[in-house]
Amino acid sequence: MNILDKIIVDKKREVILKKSIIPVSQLEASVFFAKETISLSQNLRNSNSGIIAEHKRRSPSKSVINHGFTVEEVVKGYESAGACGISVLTDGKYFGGSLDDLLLARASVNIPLLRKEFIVDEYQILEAKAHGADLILLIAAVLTREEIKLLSEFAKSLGLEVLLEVHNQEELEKSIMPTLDMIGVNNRNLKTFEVSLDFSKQLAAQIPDEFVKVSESGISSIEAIQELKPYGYKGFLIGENFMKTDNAGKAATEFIKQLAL
Ligand SMILES: O=P(O)(O)OC[C@@H](O)[C@@H](O)c1c[nH]c2ccccc12
Repeated sequence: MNILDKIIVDKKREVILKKSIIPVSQLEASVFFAKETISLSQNLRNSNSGIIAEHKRRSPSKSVINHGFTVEEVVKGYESAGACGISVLTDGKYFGGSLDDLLLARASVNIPLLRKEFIVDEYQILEAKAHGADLILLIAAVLTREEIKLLSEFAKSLGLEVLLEVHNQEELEKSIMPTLDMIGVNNRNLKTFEVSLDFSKQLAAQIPDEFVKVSESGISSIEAIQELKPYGYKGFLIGENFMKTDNAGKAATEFIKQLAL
């Protein structure tokens, strides 16, 4: 079994357990259910930098270690750097994240927050909303077209935006539907961990214009972004490059400053 399949098996079990102890009514009682969400897709359309900065402690492909900084320090740093939005990894087992991280991020910043998670069930979308997320990620590699449709419709009904992640043409063709806001091409193959910006370049032309294009993973230089922009990318999701430094906010600040030059 590849790592992605393993993550999904674990995730489905986790969701069943969580459902059995925290009822939906408790999630719906969160103050964030009454709060309007903020649009990442609009921010990206209006931005020159397009940076979505990620809070990521570690990953199965690399034990990225965040140097003991708090979620608050990291996300406030990202916000003041001028990031368009922040992605918060909430998977515990493989990425060392949690829903608490999302909540702490929500309490610290006012820019759009993505719940970065392996979503397989509507319940996780309710959790995302209850912990202050503005948008969710759906990963085409682990969902059927029908699941993408139901989950994205559900997210939209809660006012959340949807970033759909693909890695190849087949996943893209299967997924295109009006309930998506942004389409992200993951430069990292989640099954083999191979990383190449060529994945973004190859798929760009097939993504219809009504979706904001996002390039995800393996972006570590200004040049990479300059290479990707002519393909129509408006968003750039960056984790490791910032989190591996001893000050993620400062690294993001310098990066975004250089981009503007
Ligand atoms: O740390 P990087 O290489 O900059 O990548 C960030 C982000 O794209 C990556 O964490 C990611 C993209 N899609 C995912 C799906 C699940 C978990 C993580 C991810």
